[in-house]
Amino acid sequence: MRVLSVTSEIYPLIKTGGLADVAGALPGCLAPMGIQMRTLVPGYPAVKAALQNIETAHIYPVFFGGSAQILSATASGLDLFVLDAPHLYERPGNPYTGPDGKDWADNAIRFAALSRAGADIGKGILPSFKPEIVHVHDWQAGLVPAFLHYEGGAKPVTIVTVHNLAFQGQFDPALLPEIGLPDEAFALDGVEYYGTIGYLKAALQFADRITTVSPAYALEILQPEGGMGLDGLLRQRRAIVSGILNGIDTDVWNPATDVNLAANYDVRNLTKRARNKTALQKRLGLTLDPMRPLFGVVSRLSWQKGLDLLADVLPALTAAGQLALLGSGEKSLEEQYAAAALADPENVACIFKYDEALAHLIQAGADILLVPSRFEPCGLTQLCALHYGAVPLVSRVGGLIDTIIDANEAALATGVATGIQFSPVNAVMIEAGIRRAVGLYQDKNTWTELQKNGMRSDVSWHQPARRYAALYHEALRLPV
Ligand SMILES: Nc1ncnc2c1ncn2[C@@H]1O[C@H](COP(=O)(O)OP(=O)(O)O[C@H]2O[C@H](CO)[C@@H](O)[C@H](O)[C@H]2O)[C@@H](O)[C@H]1O
Repeated sequence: MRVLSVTSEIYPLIKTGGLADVAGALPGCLAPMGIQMRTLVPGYPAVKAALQNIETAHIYPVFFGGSAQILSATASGLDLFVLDAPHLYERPGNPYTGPDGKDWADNAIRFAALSRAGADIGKGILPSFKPEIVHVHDWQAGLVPAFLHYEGGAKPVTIVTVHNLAFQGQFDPALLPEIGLPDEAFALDGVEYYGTIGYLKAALQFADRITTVSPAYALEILQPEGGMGLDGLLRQRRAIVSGILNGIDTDVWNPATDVNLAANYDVRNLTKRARNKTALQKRLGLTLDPMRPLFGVVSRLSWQKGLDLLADVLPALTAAGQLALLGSGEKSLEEQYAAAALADPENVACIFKYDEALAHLIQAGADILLVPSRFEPCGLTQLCALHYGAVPLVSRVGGLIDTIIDANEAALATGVATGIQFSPVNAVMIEAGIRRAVGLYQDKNTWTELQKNGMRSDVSWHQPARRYAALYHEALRLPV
């Protein structure tokens, strides 16, 4: 089976969040099941710099304001199609924002172009790769199903995966002709979305299957509270909505072999893990204290992640323990955490950048990994934490519900608990969760059991890959 994946990010070439991890992992984990997945990505500078075995697969003399080509290439073991359109993608820095931190003014065109190329490959423009399925990710690839719908004729099955319903890609309706959609598309049962062109809406309207990245989030987005304006449409199409959990790459994330750690360990020699806590405390200038519970955070700094609420209860956290936070994003949050670190450097350390190696050391050195998200489609950091023996302390939302088993009395009695959940998501309950975590941490036998249960959980892509394969087969049998 041939599947074209269309995404604006792919690990390890270009990443701003978890989407890249998933897009990067899927092809490799589907290959053993006979699924040949090739991925179409924009030709950002970082992508082009990594390419090998480059061939021109298709030339567009005129394409959204410049000339462009589709390159066939490989990079880091990935089979790629790269939309090489320098007038759209050859820009420094972040894929979505300019040096001033604002969205590129032509994002509507940049991602209409990505979708256009995806739709063209879907329709068989490349003789060497005619996909049966086009699997698109998030709003950036959301117009693929719409282009295929309005053009009619033979088309592949389309599947959209929503990694985050909060990012919807809404643009000026005046752009409709430039994007290449017919006037009739600007309708309630088309791409119109609250007076704008909605790229994610378009995908949800026209894709043959809709998935999101956990079963719990798949239910949450059907409700007005979690649907972010799209719940009505999702309810209408609920028969084709499902949730498939993410996994993590257990070769990249393996505490037994991870070169970023001070000491490697596994579930059978967990005592060695302590050396990573010391190394982390040393590196971040925290007081060296093996007994003090060390909380870790690895996250984008955004409203979604609930870190403003955590900031409000830092005194309760530092009364009992320490915080190592790695993240970047909203400036106001960075300022808040920078002030907290300045006020109590022995207990609070905050690093505001993207640092893959430090993320690994935090997972190996922290006792507790905090994820206080307001909503969380799946979440990857709590999966890494489970695998690394950092006990996750998470809000009871989305994928955090599906991946963590709360250490309640029943779960402790049956020996299945892997973490701590709190609900609802507010400062009072985060503080209560912190107190519960500290209490459990002081009971060494219970704590070790939580760590070991987590490390034995299957967080790999093994099961998720089987579910995607089953979905592909089901969708091919029964196109809607
Ligand atoms: N400063 C930093 N330095 C180094 N690494 C950092 C970092 N900040 C974040 N990361 C890494 O980036 C990734 C973030 O993935 P998440 O799934 O946790 O959240 P995100 O909201 O970006 O993803 C969205 O898409 C994914 C994928 O589907 C969903 O799991 C999620 O719920 C949804 O919000 C993780 O691999 C994490 O380790």
